[in-house]
Amino acid sequence: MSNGVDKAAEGPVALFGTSADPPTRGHLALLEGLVQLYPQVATWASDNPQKLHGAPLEQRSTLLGELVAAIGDPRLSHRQELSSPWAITTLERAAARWPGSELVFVVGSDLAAQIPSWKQAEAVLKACVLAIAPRAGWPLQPKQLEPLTQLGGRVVILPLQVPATASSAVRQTPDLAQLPAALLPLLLKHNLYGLGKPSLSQPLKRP
Ligand SMILES: Nc1ncnc2c1ncn2[C@@H]1O[C@H](COP(=O)(O)OP(=O)(O)OP(=O)(O)O)[C@@H](O)[C@H]1O
Ligand SMILES: O=C(O)c1ccc[n+]([C@@H]2O[C@H](COP(=O)([O-])O)[C@@H](O)[C@H]2O)c1
Repeated sequence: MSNGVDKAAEGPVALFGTSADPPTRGHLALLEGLVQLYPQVATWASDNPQKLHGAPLEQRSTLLGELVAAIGDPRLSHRQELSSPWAITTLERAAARWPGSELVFVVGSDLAAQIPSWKQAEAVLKACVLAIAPRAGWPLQPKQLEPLTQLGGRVVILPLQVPATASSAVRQTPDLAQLPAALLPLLLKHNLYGLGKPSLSQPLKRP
């Protein structure tokens, strides 16, 4: 790397943004699956203008970075400098970093219907290939793809199986089963997302 510009990547660069609030086993499976499909995968934690987040961005970025380190695949990198609430800004930064490379913007199928209402949706869809990962409970309807292709989108459906986790479910009810094992020490140490504290519903036993 020099001057913040990477050599033209061999093949496409997959871009996966997440609120990471907290990262779940679903995010883990997505990242592990993406490195099998693409020669380079970049991920970052971002704020979402339509969501209230449970932890500050810096903390969510640290958790995602820990997950990337635990996966330990040279094809995967934590690129926090791509973070923006807006996909168009991320894509502009990615185009400057990997000039000439095809950019593949990855989302779960729950987001397919909302993309036409994203900031500069048409420019977003022209700047990337949109890769949609199936999400349990969000079957892709052909009707959802029509507005995307009408706006010039090139859409691929990823052959990935992702566990049915959701960050909001973890925020509602602390659930170790939804969390990557590699994050547990950090989550417990810092009492994040209700982990590491005695549960109010399970009072400590008296001696
Ligand atoms: N279990 C999953 N299966 C498939 N895609 C997922 C899964 N979890 C998250 N994603 C996708 O990962 C991206 C980042 O999602 P995000 O970080 O908002 O997680 P989330 O679980 O949807 O969060 P929340 O429950 O707070 O809305 C989105 O494109 C989303 O569709
Ligand atoms: O550009 C937009 O208008 C827009 C609105 C909502 C979400 N996004 C992008 O969608 C990705 C996933 O967001 P999230 O909050 O569901 O984790 C992330 O890269 C966001 O930047 C983008």
